[in-house]
Amino acid sequence: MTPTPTSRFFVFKTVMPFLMQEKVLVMCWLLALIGSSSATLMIPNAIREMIDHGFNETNQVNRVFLGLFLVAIFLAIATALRFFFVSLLGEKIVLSLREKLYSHLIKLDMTFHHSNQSSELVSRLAADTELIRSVIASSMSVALRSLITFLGSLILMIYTEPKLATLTIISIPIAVVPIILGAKRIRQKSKTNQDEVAAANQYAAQTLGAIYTVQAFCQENNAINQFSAALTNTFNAAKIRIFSQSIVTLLAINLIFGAIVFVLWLGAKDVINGQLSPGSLGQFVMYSLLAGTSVASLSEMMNELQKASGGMQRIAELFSVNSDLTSFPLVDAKKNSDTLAIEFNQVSFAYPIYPDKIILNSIDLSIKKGETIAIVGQSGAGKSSLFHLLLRFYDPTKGTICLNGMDIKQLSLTQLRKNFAVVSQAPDLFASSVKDNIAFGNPDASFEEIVSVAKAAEAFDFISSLPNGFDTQIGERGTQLSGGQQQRIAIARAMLKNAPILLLDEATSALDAQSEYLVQQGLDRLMEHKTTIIIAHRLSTIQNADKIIVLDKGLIVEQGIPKELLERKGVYAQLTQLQINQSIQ
Ligand SMILES: Nc1ncnc2c1ncn2[C@@H]1O[C@H](COP(=O)(O)OP(=O)(O)OP(=O)(O)O)[C@@H](O)[C@H]1O
Repeated sequence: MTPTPTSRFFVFKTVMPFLMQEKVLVMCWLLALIGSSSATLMIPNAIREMIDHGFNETNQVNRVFLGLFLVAIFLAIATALRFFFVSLLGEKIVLSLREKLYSHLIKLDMTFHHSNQSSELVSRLAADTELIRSVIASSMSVALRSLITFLGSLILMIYTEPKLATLTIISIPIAVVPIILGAKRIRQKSKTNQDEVAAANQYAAQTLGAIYTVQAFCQENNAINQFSAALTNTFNAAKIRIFSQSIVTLLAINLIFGAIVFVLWLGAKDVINGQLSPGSLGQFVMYSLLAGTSVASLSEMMNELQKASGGMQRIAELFSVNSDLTSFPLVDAKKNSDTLAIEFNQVSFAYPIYPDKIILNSIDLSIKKGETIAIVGQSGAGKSSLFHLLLRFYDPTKGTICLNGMDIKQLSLTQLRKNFAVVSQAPDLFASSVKDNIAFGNPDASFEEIVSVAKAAEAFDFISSLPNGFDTQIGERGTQLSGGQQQRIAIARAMLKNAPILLLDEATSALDAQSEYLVQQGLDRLMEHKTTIIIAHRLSTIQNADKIIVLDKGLIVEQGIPKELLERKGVYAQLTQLQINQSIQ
């Protein structure tokens, strides 16, 4: 169960499993921490020696000052080690937190990804995890150090001057009250602040990602204004948080130091009366200063931790999301069909965010191994949604889908998806080299295999003419290539996957007549022993299909071979006629 973010120790709870993974570093850090705190606590003792005996005779002076110097050296070494170990710890934990969060996010289903913007997820992955680094390397470290110094000073104060210590102890808790009252308010403000930061980042990522459209529509100034407004919101949220934090710090330090000054005033009177040596008062002053500053920085660090708890809450929210797509173990492997590749049995579907809008309605469909099936229909008929169900990005609301005779829910997502090679309407290319983009279909492929599929997809010639051939960087989403070139890379990538079933979504729509013909030949070769489903708008490209399925508003309204469908003079014939008319105009 996710710990409730209202808990004061929420950050510790969430960070704890990651700390446990780094036991050695944690131990080294704690040892260095104990060392540096002990050295700090030794200094007041050395100061008392210095005041009471350090000015009497040369031998004493040498001994006292040598002692003080050794303590300082020890303090320096322990502090440097503490900084080293805790900083390294922070880096390591953020690394594994980011790794874990990314692995979690990339496996979440489409329902999650369609309702969460990628830029916001990136912000969480970057900014919120960064917050954790500063919590560990700074806030948590200072908080623990302050706690140890505070407790040590308190014990030594009681040991050295019980009367003055008792008065101090009574007054210190007064400082804790504003900390507790302020902490809750700061936690709420901090969450608002983090949300505003994410919203601003999201807006920037979105507009920079769509720079072509923004500039083509002359919307730069509008974008700047909106981003400025988002930044102002971020600033206002931060202002309120900083103000609350300042007030809490002001009250805490004032109260604690007010109490200490009062106690010291009483101590000074004892020195005048000869009941206390000046060195002992000096030592007590230092202990109380150490205790005071420790409480002050503890209060500040608790505020910091509350702030981080806002970021942690957002990360924990992400970790608590689970995919709805559960698989059931294979029950009867013998059911594997030799002839049937894909079967839809009375499949109905609505996207989870619009459960009442039926997208596919009672679909019955059988596709034999090696067959080529074309799906046609008006825009929005549900063609791509069929692919989504096949790849199990979503589950049908009713009915079952079988692959090789087996319900796809009995396969793991990897087992299922390795059967398909997909070329989508808008290919997702990455800002890397041509070679890497093709190899995405099979990262183990050799360069020769990459070249071979590039040739088959009619991409080899244009790749060879690029400045660095297969090593040419193609820009974000492949924007340095033409639409047709992007599609040929995507086709080559799908070929390289060499999966038994091809899902082609308008694969050749952006190619000119010449390269469409060539790619079609490449695809025909690739499709020879494969089952293929093509979503096609251009009906001229699917004349050789074994079967055409006509979808209309989520229903199969016609199916058969192209010739039969034309003779039937139904929806398919109308679509064909429409396209012929359009091409004549
Ligand atoms: N992720 C989604 N969430 C909610 N509704 C969606 C989603 N994707 C598609 N739809 C809706 O489902 C319906 C069918 O869309 P689909 O993409 O399957 O149609 P299509 O036949 O492939 O259209 P096109 O030829 O224009 O690509 C549309 O009304 C669309 O608005």
